[in-house]
Amino acid sequence: MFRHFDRKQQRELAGCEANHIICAKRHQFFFFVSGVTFSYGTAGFRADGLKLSSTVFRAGVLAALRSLKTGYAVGLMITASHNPITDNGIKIADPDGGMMAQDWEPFADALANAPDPQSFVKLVLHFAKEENISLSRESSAVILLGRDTRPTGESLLEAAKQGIKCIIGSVALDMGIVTTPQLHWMVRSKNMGMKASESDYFMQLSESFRCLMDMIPKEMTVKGIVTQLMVDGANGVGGDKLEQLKTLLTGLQIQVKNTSKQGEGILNEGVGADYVQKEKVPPRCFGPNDIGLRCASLDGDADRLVYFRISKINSSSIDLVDGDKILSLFALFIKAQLHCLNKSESDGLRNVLPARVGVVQTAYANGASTDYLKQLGLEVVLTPTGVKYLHKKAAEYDIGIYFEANGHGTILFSEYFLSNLQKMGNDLASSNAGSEPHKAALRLLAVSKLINQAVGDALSGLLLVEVVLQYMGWSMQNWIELYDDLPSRQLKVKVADRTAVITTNAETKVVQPFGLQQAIDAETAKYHQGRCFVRPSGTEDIIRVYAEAFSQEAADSLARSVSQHVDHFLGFRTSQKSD
Ligand SMILES: CC(=O)N[C@H]1[C@@H](OP(=O)(O)O)O[C@H](CO)[C@@H](O)[C@@H]1O
Ligand SMILES: [Mg+2]
Repeated sequence: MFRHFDRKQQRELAGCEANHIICAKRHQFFFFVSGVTFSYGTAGFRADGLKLSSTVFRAGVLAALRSLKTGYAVGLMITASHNPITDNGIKIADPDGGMMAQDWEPFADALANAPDPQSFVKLVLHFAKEENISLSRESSAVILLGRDTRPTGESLLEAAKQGIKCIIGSVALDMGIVTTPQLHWMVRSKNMGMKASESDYFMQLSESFRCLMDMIPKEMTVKGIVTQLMVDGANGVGGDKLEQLKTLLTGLQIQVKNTSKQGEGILNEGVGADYVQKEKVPPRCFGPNDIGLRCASLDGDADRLVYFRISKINSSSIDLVDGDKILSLFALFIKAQLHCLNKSESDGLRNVLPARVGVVQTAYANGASTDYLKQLGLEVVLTPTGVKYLHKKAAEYDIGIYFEANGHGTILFSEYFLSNLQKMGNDLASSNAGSEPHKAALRLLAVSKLINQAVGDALSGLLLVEVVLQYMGWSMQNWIELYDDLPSRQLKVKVADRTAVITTNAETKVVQPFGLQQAIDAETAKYHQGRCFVRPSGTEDIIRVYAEAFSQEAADSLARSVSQHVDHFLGFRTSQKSD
């Protein structure tokens, strides 16, 4: 049942008794932002943080309904990730810790754009009826709230609480300032009946890290692989949390720069994984003193991770190790462990653990990485951009490894595979304890605890990278040389209406406007190893152009000429002309 709407509406809403009604006023948080159409997009609602309180209030109602519908706790995270500090955003985590089910997005959009409280209430009533959601006093929703370090976060969190309160009996649990993956992890753990606090998160990560480090082969430990790591915290929440986590780790010396607590820099300004990956330059506070060191960069809410090394020749350029190379490193490690498990066959034991391994990428994955993964014999699938698509696809495998080139990704293990692995581990413990197959089973089990099963997580990803490099005895150089990235270029084109671009085939082909794809094909054909696609961004009001070719000049030139075509087909000049 609802508070904050007039009595008649409330009676209509829940068919409830008059004495359940608490407040009859129009809610202070309900206002309409004219000229803005909110869309749930690639990763929730995003806008200028000062314009978002009504949207967040409405998302609070949405989250409560989602919890009522599923019967489990859901999450509500206030963040705009790698975007400027003045932006903010909101997204909802489903009970399994993943993104909100896509079939609720149209309802989310309708709620966010309702012009007045009456139509808002009407929408909620109608949807609740359609979805069979009971708004009675007996049912109660549980919502875990989190926010990043943005200054607008605190007041937006209050707006979310007010929205949640509109559904009587709802409980909002404020988890404070957390990384996005921490909140998703907490939702998942809580619903699985496991410990779900921040210290439980740190404990699970540090214990599984220790377990994996303890099983590093002796010959690798004597190799003396560098254990020093420099991390750029994007002046955000991730650096602060890593400072806490690192006190629980042994065998790794982490130095964090650009934490929000250091108080010098601005969130995501000249720092962070998105900046490093797109600009291919070192973040602020990294310079000649860091040349040759292994460095990592997190984004503003710590769900993305990239590695880099500052070049010896020119300290303002870097060797980038992006999400594709992190994925490749993980894929090699998983493959090696599965191979070890199968060694039990030669010992006369039956191979009891066939595993279907899938690798999921988007069209932004560097072509060289896709070739490399296919050469490893792995099944590689492309999905549209946005982790909600990659995650869903990866969940179809026994082991699904997914990464966006920008560094968002994780490894998913199916429950079925994990329970078989656990059984096999137990069998090996009694028949062949300490053997390579036994260790491989233990390693895979530890990886499933270390790497976030809910969503891509820079902190858990970073720990797994460090373990795998130690396990392989690899330097940064070995990793960089895994394959050579094809030169690429990404550009943004501002157009009159980005929704005019409709794509297909995992966003690699344009269907509308007619003729644009032909123009892209004609340009691409001019370049050796050329590949190019365009798509409307889900988080910014622009069209993105991605181009790849045999040389940097060629990739730049292909991206530029295709941008001109996009501008010609869709730019402001075109729309003015057609007006
Ligand atoms: C090319 C690119 O990096 N796109 C990003 C970006 O989405 P766009 O829809 O491209 O704006 O933000 C998403 C959310 O963080 C992320 O999932 C995605 O990979
Ligand atoms: Mg992010």
